[in-house]
Amino acid sequence: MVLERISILNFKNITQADLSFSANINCLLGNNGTGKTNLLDAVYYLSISKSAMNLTDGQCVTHGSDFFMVDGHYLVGEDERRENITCSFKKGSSGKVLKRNGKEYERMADHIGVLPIVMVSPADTALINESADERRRFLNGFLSQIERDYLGALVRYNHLLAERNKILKSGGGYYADVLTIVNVQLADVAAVIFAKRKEFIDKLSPIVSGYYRAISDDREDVSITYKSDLFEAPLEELLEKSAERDRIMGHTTVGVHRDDLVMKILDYPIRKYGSQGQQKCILIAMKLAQFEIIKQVTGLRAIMLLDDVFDKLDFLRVERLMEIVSGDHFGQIFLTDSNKVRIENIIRQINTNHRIFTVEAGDFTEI
Ligand SMILES: Nc1ncnc2c1ncn2[C@@H]1O[C@H](COP(=O)(O)OP(=O)(O)OP(=O)(O)O)[C@@H](O)[C@H]1O
Repeated sequence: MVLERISILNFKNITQADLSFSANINCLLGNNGTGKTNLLDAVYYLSISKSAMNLTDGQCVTHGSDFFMVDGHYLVGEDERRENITCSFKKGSSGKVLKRNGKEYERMADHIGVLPIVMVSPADTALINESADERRRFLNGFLSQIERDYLGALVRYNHLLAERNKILKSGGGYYADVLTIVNVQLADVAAVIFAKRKEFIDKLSPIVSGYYRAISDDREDVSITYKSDLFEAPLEELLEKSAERDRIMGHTTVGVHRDDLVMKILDYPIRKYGSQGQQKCILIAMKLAQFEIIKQVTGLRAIMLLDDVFDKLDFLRVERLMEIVSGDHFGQIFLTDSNKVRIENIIRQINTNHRIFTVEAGDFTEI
């Protein structure tokens, strides 16, 4: 899948840009705060219909303006089908408008997965250092791109969980009967989420360790495992067992809303024992594995956005990573860096079709 060109108006510090891209490597080169990540975010918007930085639509409008517009022209799949996606937002309106080939989507969720994308960003360290919420967010975002039913199951689970917690808090005479019904419904939908997460992590784990070894030149071994209450028993059984505790606590203490991913290096938790470079490496390996699985499931080569990916990596790892992503197996890559010499070295080394843009105060110039 290739983003051939993009037009941007009033997106963060990019007031106006019309850019054509290489089908292989696109480098954005500039000092801090110039707009490199903002361009990646505009590309991300076209695939996911929201910012990768957890910003609201309104926060993405250039200060002092009242709307933004991002328009992208793609070639998709083996048959190079043309797709045009436009995303626009006007302050004070009821919400953004997303169009595919001129036709407006009724539900944004229908667009997820049409143009798969994978982003590696400095904020990914939250996947290691923050709470399990972050790792579930990663799982959910990823599975929603490749599994049509997943997002629906997740929305239903969260709705039922909120219902159950409300009942637990309120107590009341009708409590037991209503709770039994909600338990059955919650358990059904939890089983779907658990099965999909398990299948996905079983696939992901060996691919992550493969890529990690490739980037680190076979020097270290890493593993990712799935942690869920549902390995013990089906949720209905667990909910029955925890009924008294849940009633006292006033919320549901078992279920897939507590799931986690356990990441280890040489059998020790990477959060405590991994160096910054090793942590970065496993995050990159996870994203490369994400690309791989999207390709297996959809047949599409996701666009890869590599934001500030070289920071903390030693020269060997940078070299290995670029060998991997510039190979035939991968597709279109966008990468940012502030180091011109490093980018020139990389481009010389990989010797593939590329474009380099310098970025200054939201302006892009091809060099
Ligand atoms: N809504 C907005 N309107 C105008 N400017 C904005 C808006 N949101 C963010 N910016 C500006 O965008 C700039 C940040 O751009 P970006 O994150 O793309 O930087 P970068 O080139 O990736 O830098 P770094 O190398 O530090 O990661 C900041 O100067 C910020 O003030």
